[in-house]
This record gives sequence, structure tokens and C-alpha cells, in this order.
Amino acid sequence: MLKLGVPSKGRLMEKTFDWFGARGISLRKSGSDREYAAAVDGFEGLELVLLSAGEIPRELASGNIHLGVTGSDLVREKLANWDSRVAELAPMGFGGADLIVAVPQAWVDVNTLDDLDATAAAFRQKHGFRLRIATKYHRLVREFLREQGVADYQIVDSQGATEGTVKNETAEAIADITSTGETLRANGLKILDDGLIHASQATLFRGRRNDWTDEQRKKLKALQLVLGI
Ligand SMILES: Nc1ncnc2c1ncn2[C@@H]1O[C@H](COP(=O)(O)OP(=O)(O)OP(=O)(O)O)[C@@H](O)[C@H]1O
Ligand SMILES: O=P(O)(O)OC[C@H]1O[C@H](OP(=O)(O)OP(=O)(O)O)[C@H](O)[C@@H]1O
Repeated sequence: MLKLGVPSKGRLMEKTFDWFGARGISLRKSGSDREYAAAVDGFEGLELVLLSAGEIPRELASGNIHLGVTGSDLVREKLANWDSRVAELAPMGFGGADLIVAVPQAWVDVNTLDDLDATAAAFRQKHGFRLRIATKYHRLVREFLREQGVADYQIVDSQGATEGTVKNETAEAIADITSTGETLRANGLKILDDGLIHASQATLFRGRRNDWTDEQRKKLKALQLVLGI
């Protein structure tokens, strides 16, 4: 058996079902609307497991599932050295969203990461604490800002409604996912010109553990043939 993890609700689940369906493999929920039971038709030996999108990276790395669909942002955020633990099999062309750094629109002189770095240094001098960036993407934000030479900040954890933290004065800047940009605009924020951390999309991954049986390796090859990837 090959276990395939798919997000258990919302846009990602439906579009994943459509993507497989268009390639001749039917994935569906098998129980009531609220039950997380699932079934596969059109490919022998594939088992569907419905999971939270955020948990799929860890389940792939631990070997509990062999294949998984989730946002490329979540794999990079949840797994240190992600590409040694999972491999990308196919970008799926939906679930697109950008992880970006944004600051208040009112900061008219701050448009780049260099500007942010200068502002952060001045902020610390003036306030005696580091400029706060609210995000749930701790790993990706830290790595990005280190590479870009921005140092004088602190991360404050925000697991949702992140764009509201600036108005609420619990942060000065944010790093979050955006697709239409509506939420940023509505909260008086603007994206830095060079503030794109990662352009994410739903992606089919496989775990890289080396304890797969020959049977499972063969199954994966056959599946890739059917899917054309
Ligand atoms: N506005 C958006 N438009 C498109 N994709 C988005 C948007 N917001 C988040 N995403 C993407 O959707 C994925 C997250 O999906 P979802 O919200 O189901 O995860 P989650 O909140 O971790 O789920 P759960 O609450 O079940 O753990 C991420 O890969 C993210 O990039
Ligand atoms: O650019 P937009 O189209 O406005 O979309 C961006 C919003 O969508 C996501 O939130 P989600 O609905 O996943 O809720 P969250 O606050 O729990 O992350 C993201 O965190 C932004 O808040």
C-alpha cells in the first residue's frame, strides 16, 4: 500500500480531488460530510488519508504517509532541511499564495529590506526593544531576513489574523501569506518591493525515507506514469 495524505477540508482538498480526477484517479470522502474517511478508485494499492495541511509535512518526514499534497510553504516551514526529507514530484497549479514581508503604508520612506533594516536599528535606539514582526512562518522569515542582512528585529508569534497585529500594536510589521492582497490593503499594510519570501503553491511530495519496500517503489513508478509526472 502507498498512503497519500491530502488536506481534509476547503479549497486544497477539492482542487486536489479535481487534479487527480483529471488524471483518471478518483479521490473522495467516503463517509458523511464531517467524517474523515476516504476512498480511491482507479488505482490499485493507493490509500487516501485526510489530514490537516499543516501536518502533512511532518507525516511525510516520519514515514506515516508516503505521498502528500500540501502548500510548498508549509513543507519549507515545518521541516528543517526539507529537501533532504521530502522530494517534490509535481507542482499542481493551484493554491497559489505569496509569503511576503509587509509594513504600514504610513511608513512612506520604507519600501525595501534595506529601509526596514535601517528603520529597525533606529527603532531599537528609540524604544529600547527590537522592532516586532508578527508571523507564523518563523523558520522561513528568520532564514530570509538572515540572508538579506536584516538583523535588528524580533519575531512575535501570530497563528492567525496576523495583519491585525499592527493596528493592535502588538507588532510593527508582518510576514504572512497573501493572494488577492485584500487583507493587507484593508489593514493599511504594503508589501516591501523585495519582500517576497516564497511563492507557494499546492505540490505533490513524496517522503524520502529509505525504508520503502520494492513493492512500494514499483507502485510509485506506476502511479507517476498514470499521472504523467
Ligand atoms: N488566501 C489564500 N489563498 C491561497 N492559498 C492560501 C491562502 N491562504 C493560505 N493559503 C495556502 O493554503 C495552505 C494552508 O491551507 P489551510 O489553511 O487548509 O492550512 P491550515 O490552516 O494549516 O489547516 P489546518 O487548520 O487544517 O491545520 C498553505 O499552503 C497556504 O499557502
Ligand atoms: O491576500 P488575501 O486574498 O486577502 O488572503 C490573505 C489571507 O488569507 C490567509 O488567511 P486565512 O484565511 O488562511 O486565515 P488565517 O488568518 O487563519 O491565516 C492569510 O493568512 C491572509 O490573512
